[in-house]
Amino acid sequence: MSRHQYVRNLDYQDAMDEFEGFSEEEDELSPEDRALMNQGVADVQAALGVEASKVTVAQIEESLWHYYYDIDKTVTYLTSKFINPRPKATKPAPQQPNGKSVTSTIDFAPAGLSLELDLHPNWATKCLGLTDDAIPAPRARPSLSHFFRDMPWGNIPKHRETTFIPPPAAPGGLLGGSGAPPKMSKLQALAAARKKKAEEKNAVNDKVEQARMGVKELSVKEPLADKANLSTAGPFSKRLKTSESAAQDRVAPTFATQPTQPEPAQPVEVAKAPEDELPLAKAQPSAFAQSLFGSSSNTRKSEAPRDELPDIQAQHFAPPKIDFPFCVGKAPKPTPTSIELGPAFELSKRKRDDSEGYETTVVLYPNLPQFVRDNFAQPSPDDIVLAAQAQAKGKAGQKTTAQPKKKGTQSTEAVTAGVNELKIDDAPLPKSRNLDVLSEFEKSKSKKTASFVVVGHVDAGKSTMMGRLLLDLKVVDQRTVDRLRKEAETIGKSSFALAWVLDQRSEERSRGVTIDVATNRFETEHTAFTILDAPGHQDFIPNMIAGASQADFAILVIDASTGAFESGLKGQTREHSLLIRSMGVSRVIVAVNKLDMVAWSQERFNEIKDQMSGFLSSANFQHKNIAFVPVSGLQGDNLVRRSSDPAASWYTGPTLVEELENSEPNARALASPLRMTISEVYRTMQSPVTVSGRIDAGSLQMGDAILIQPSGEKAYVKSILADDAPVDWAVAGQNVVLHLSHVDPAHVRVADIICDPAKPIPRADTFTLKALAFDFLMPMQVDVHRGRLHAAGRIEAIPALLDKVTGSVIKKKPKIVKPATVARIVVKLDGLVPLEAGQRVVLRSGGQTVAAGLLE
Ligand SMILES: Nc1nc2c(ncn2[C@@H]2O[C@H](COP(=O)(O)OP(=O)(O)OP(=O)(O)O)[C@@H](O)[C@H]2O)c(=O)[nH]1
Repeated sequence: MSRHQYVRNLDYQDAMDEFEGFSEEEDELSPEDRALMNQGVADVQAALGVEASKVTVAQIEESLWHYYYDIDKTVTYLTSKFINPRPKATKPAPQQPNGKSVTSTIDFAPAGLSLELDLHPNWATKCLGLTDDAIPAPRARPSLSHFFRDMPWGNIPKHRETTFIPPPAAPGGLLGGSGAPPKMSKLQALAAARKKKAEEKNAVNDKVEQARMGVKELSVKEPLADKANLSTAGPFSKRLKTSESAAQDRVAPTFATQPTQPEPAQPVEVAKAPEDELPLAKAQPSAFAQSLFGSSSNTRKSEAPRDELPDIQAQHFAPPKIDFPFCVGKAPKPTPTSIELGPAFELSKRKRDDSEGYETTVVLYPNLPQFVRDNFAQPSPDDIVLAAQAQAKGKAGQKTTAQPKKKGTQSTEAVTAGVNELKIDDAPLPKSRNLDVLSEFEKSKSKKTASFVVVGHVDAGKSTMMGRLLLDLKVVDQRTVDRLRKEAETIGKSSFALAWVLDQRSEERSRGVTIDVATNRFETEHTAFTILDAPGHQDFIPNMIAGASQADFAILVIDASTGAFESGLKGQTREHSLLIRSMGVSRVIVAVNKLDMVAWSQERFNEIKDQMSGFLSSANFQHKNIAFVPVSGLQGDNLVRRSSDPAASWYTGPTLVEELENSEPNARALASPLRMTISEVYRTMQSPVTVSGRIDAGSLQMGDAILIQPSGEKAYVKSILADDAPVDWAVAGQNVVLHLSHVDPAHVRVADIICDPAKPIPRADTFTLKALAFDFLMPMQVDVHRGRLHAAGRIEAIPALLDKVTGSVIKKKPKIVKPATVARIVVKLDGLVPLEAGQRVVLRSGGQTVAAGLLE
């Protein structure tokens, strides 16, 4: 045996074990291994010749293990290590070429800082440009300030240095304050005076116009009620003073019948208090502060007792002029309605204008505590609307909240009971018809359902073939395809028109590759099929895994054109075949495509058939479960109809659709607890939480309570769609859309599992997998893929190597697993994931599939 053969046949597992000294069978080399080792030792000794005596057999054997029996490497190693060991080079202390070390001091003059640097000589030479001679003597501490002397930040003259002047504290503030205007510079004062002048000019005209518009829209229900009320004396006069001064600078909606003139000196009948009693000395609280805390105490002092205030709720003034100085937010839109002021607001100023009748200015001061109380004593606008709606519906007797509630009647118990009744979703629970779904299913005699995934190397023609199939089966019409062809032509991809029937994303169309699994449906006489068109590009293998996890069987598309089959076999033809098998797909139809490009060569077809049969058998597909069909997806030959091309007459077998019909879907776990993997979550008119996916096991019906894992949230099935039609129930194997209720969308994600609340799927962060290795496996980081779920994890342990066929343990605790072998591995995830025995899982690492298998 040559060394190469020797290395190729090497058992990596054993090699790793023994090299690392971990193997329990360390000293028990098999007779075959011992013979190989002896042979290796002899080879090495022969290569070393007379020098062989300088190394022991043990050293040779150890080196051979280390270098995987590579004789050349072993000899090189032994020679350099034991026979002619190189004298150990003593590392000279880092030194300056001229033996000097450089210490430099950088002075930051303005800051008065000095930074001392111990520079490596190379730095001094290369970066600072110091010549060997220029490098100062040790500890010379040369100043580097000269180096920065022309830097503006290094030499700012004192008189140009910036002095930080803190900004003056803002006067007033949110909650009021001194009230004094902010200090202004002369320039600011000048600018402000000019601005004010200009604004005053404009504002007069604007206000007049605004007021006119407002008054036009206002309609007054009743004439002025009681004029005497308008001349309310006493407390209002004080308010008037303060409010007037405050209002002058305020831009507040004002409704007036006359162009606004500077108001004449107040003929206010109500102002009786002496000037010195006016609360002007103290700053007026800001509007915001008043809103929060009510009127300031000095203002309150001047107010009349609440009881004395006139009830202005029922009063209407014509034409009213209302000033809302404390309105925050939108100004009230003038509407043709009466203006009602609740007692929460206090009337502060009224004015009589004889020329225009009564003109009233009302300044509103919210008296917050009272305001709050009274707000709850009166029906809210919502209450009023609800009451009106109820009335309109003729529900006169119905109790509405529009009735004024008596103060203090809301007992603590009532509030508590109300809070207890609060639910996220107050809608009634969906009603269940409590059907016996399994017997309904048996009675239904509906067509059998089957899902198949279309896999294969990139550009093998998967989407084109499915597009053609749908066209020939009249699921899509010719006009649609013609439109797609036109669109494809505009971007120079006319050959992809049929593929666009499935590839509907703009990115897929512009790039000419499938990115995510596309689904579509068609029916034959006996079966309702769901197509899962998977992407072929290796970057999108996780999406292909998601598609394969929902499939009963697969169509493996192979590009028969010259060279394409061969490169596919090294690429995704191989990877997809292994993946689908590991995902539990046992039936595969191999569509040998693009035969039109090789003139329907029977020879080429047979060549591909032979190679693929061997490969698929080695991938554990049974011979009876493999079928081959020569097709042209582009032209539709042998898909739905037999090829009319005379060159293809040699094929007389079934078409692709006939082969699909001959395929039996997997047995459905109808009686098992409900399991449905969510493929999509979205919002619809029917429900804010609509999910789609395939029922993996069990059944469900409308009104069912379900549990969503891993969130553990409960939800209800409001309605079900199967094949876009509403149904009362659905069973395993069906692809359905569920409208859910009583669940927050935040708790529902793609790849979650819907399950029976009585028999929920457990959540786990560690699982044991019986895996087929695609690559070398050892304790390492991996991405775990289960359907659409991706989770980060790590291979924690490899308890055993297993026999591929029987599953019995061949070897315990291997340190490494070779490709194409089966092992039991323990994987630890970073978080909790719904997992249970029987699920199919794929492990990937560094963008490559490294293993796939079944949870134990
Ligand atoms: N001549 C010929 N060309 C074909 C046939 N089938 C597909 N093609 C061409 O092959 C190219 C790729 O076709 P797609 O259907 O996009 O291939 P795909 O396998 O779906 O590609 P991905 O999903 O991105 O991996 C397109 O230009 C098709 O027109 C065929 O039977 N004959």
